[in-house]
Amino acid sequence: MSDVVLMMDNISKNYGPREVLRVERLSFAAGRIHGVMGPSGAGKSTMLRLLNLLEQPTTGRIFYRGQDVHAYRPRLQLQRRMAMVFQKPVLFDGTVFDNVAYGLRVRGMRGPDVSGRVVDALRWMGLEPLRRARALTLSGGEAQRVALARALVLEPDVLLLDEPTTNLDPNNVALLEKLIREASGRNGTAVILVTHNVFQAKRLADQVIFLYEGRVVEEGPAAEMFRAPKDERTRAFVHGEMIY
Ligand SMILES: Nc1ncnc2c1ncn2[C@@H]1O[C@H](COP(=O)(O)OP(=O)(O)OP(=O)(O)O)[C@@H](O)[C@H]1O
Repeated sequence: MSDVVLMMDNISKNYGPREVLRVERLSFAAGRIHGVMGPSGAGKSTMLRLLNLLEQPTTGRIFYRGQDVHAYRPRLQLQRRMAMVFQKPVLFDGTVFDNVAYGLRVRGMRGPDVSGRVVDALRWMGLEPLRRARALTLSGGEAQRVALARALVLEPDVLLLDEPTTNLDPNNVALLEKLIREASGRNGTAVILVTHNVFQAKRLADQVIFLYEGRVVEEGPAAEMFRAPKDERTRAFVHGEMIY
């Protein structure tokens, strides 16, 4: 795959003596949505933290566009090519505009460059009427769109989403999913979406990784995996028979 942005190679992650994740090899490609599915405790969030370079693997290597991230300098520059959205939007007590502008200002951008990009992102997310609203007064759906705007305004190479719609009502889920789909198409962003919602993975993912007890049990094109899962555990999960 020539458009591989991130690759995990022979990764393991231990907390104390316990191995919570083992990945032989996984690639994440530009312009694709990679769904990471699995029951609670399977290692999904751990995988995101490793990919986001928030944590180091115990063994193995992660490559960003073919370069070992461990040797990549400056590391901050690499981290800034990635953006993450969490289950609960992390916003500060300022206006919607300031929340979205924050990452650009941290990167040294000023004046009209900031406002142009922020306004574009707000328009895209349907948030322009709320640009002067205080972020902490927003509804759950609006707040999550601000969190997404804050990530996408950076035009990241990699967008990491950790259960981004869990707390939302169906209308907001549909809206967020539409925006996530657009995000992967716009700037060739590689989207890595952690979800334990099989239906969401079906609706959004091009590729699916199924994790179970820290192992990649199955991975491949979403359509194939949902139509004919090869592993019994994937099949049970996909058919809603796995209790977790
Ligand atoms: N900092 C930590 N210290 C010790 N154990 C941890 C730590 N972080 C995660 N774990 C353990 O690693 C395993 C994987 O956790 P992780 O959060 O990655 O799972 P998950 O698939 O994201 O689960 P969920 O869907 O419930 O969020 C769990 O058993 C968890 O208890």
